Amino acid sequence: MNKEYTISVLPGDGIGPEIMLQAYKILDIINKNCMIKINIHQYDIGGIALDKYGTALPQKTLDGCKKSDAILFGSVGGPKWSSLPANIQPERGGLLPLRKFFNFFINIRPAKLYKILGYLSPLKNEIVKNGIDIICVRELIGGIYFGSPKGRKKINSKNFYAFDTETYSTYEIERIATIAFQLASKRKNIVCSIDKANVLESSILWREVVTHVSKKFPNIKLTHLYIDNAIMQIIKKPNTFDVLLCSNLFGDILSDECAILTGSIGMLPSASLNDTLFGLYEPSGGSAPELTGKNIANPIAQILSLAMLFRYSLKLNDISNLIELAVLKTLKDGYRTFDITDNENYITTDMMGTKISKKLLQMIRKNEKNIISKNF
Ligand SMILES: NC(=O)c1ccc[n+]([C@@H]2O[C@H](COP(=O)([O-])OP(=O)(O)OC[C@H]3O[C@@H](n4cnc5c(N)ncnc54)[C@H](O)[C@@H]3O)[C@@H](O)[C@H]2O)c1
Ligand SMILES: CC(C)[C@H](C(=O)O)[C@@H](O)C(=O)O
Ligand SMILES: [Mg+2]
Repeated sequence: MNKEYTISVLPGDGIGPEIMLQAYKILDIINKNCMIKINIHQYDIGGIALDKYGTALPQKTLDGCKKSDAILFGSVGGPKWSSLPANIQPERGGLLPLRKFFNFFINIRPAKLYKILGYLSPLKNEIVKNGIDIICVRELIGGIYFGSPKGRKKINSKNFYAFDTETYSTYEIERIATIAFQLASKRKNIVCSIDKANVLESSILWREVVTHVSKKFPNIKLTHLYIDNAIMQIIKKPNTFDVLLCSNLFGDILSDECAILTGSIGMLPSASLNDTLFGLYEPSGGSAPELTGKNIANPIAQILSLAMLFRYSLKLNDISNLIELAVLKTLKDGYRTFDITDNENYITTDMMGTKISKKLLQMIRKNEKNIISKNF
């Protein structure tokens, strides 16, 4: 009998639903051709959920996610909801509590630029001629995003002060550092930990704990950089980096920087995991309001996020590899969305999804025996 899995799909707002349709095409090909059955349940999250139910994270969505093997997420937020009270907006009322609820403290954001696609990068060819392969390991449920106190106080009729708190415990740093070292040990054995230990107490603890954890991984070369310098060095010498280990805020910023080095944020997937490797998979970018409804957004980050879902949560590495290869081959064939080309010959979101899914189908047909034997 075919093995069955259940995934919760949360398209969300803005370009979310448009790019999610392209991931559905991939799921359809897999369901029809790979001797597995993926049951798909779609739920509302973010602004669309606020409009329908008055909350960005409805109980039904949470209950559905609890029953699934993994979550595939689009994006949330947009101008329609940005003047609502901050704590009920799609981001703070939907995405962040979802991450916290499932204890998704690990966020993995790979930024990979293949050698042959070097021209997609805004960096000079001599810098990227050997490609780029960096993984950003971001702590996702601590730091200034969740620290208390957080709020605003009135000083007088004209003046307020607002405050957020960056907090990290030894335990929180240890667990994310361990993940970064484990990941590096399967790659180039290099970890660069990013902090602001020349100013922030939380960063001083961060650096101490990361250094302590590194003793358990004698083969890994550990360096520390201050965030301001790290931003420069990554642009200057991306190939000297392997795994970046960051707090929640620094990881948010650095992952967007790494994304653009590989061409566009529309190409950068991400995995948010807990210690059981249950995960939420989403593009690193957002709801891109200015692209919404135009059928031009790049669906590749969404499709590669699905590939990560197959790898980490369903443990179906062959399918994951095939999806990644289908994306690469489609790019090699010259197909581009508007964000990764400087000429007018770009294809729509919908066409890019169709091209990648057709490529996947061709590859599955060629590799049929392999896929079946390796996975089952
Ligand atoms: N995970 C999420 O749901 C998530 C992540 C980031 C931002 N957001 C939200 O999205 C909204 C817009 O935020 P923003 O403008 O700062 O960030 P954004 O990531 O939506 O857009 C930043 C830039 O990247 C481009 N871009 C993003 N995705 C693209 C794609 N698939 N193809 C081509 N270009 C793409 C946009 O056009 C824009 O120029 C905000 O409400 C923000 O909070 C949500
Ligand atoms: C939408 C926002 C809350 C989110 C974050 O800051 O984590 C986004 O920017 C991301 O990178 O996933
Ligand atoms: Mg971000």
